[in-house]
Amino acid sequence: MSIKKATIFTENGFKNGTSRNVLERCASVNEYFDIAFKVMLLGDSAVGKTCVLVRFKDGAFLGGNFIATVGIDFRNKVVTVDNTKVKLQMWDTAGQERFRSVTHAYYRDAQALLLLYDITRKSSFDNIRAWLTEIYEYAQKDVVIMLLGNKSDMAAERVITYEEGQKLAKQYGVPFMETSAKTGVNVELAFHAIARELKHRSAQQPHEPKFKIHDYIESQKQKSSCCSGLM
Ligand SMILES: Nc1nc2c(ncn2[C@@H]2O[C@H](COP(=O)(O)OP(=O)(O)OP(=O)(O)O)[C@@H](O)[C@H]2O)c(=O)[nH]1
Repeated sequence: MSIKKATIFTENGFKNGTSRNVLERCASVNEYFDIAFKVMLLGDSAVGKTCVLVRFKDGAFLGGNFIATVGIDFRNKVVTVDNTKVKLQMWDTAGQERFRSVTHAYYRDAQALLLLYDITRKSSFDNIRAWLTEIYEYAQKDVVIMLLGNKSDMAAERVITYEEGQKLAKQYGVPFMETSAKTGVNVELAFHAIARELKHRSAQQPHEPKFKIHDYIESQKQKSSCCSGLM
């Protein structure tokens, strides 16, 4: 297996393997924003974490040979939620077991976690419970968690039904959707729903009704099947 990245960060900066690519990304981070949040992508190796992130950030699909992430990598994107510029700093973690101790150190800084499985690989779905156990151990208590069944374009190879994903998400009380990094289905929606939830939490006034992420996702899913764009 070839290696995708060798970038490992510490809270104080770069630890090793700092590439030019990463420095360039840091330099372009200075886009104006009002508030910023950290979002981590988790899940078994090859479920599509990097591809989902690249689809959201650049609108492209990384097809071809699979190259595993080493350690942790990040990308930024500023999205607008009700006239507020929300910067999402998105951490792409390595799914391989041998990097687990590296990624654990970053959980506590994340305000949201996107937990992915591959709808064509049962083991990646079965491991979701173990991922959630790790999350409860290492992440902040009030972290926003969203379950994503990725590769929804691969209908012929599907082994996990939509209903199974939905049932598991319900058991843990987390929002759920199926995504495809290849076609882009629901990728924007996943990140926008997270941004909206985090923004509402940070600016919540006592008299204001609570933002309901489940309801938002359901309403936008329906809208996106008939119209384009998110609000
Ligand atoms: N058909 C299809 N293939 C996908 C999709 N998402 C990812 N892939 C493919 O799945 C493989 C793994 O994708 P990655 O994004 O590198 O997986 P990862 O979860 O980041 O893997 P690690 O870095 O090892 O944790 C690649 O060959 C991708 O092209 C998708 O939505 N549809």
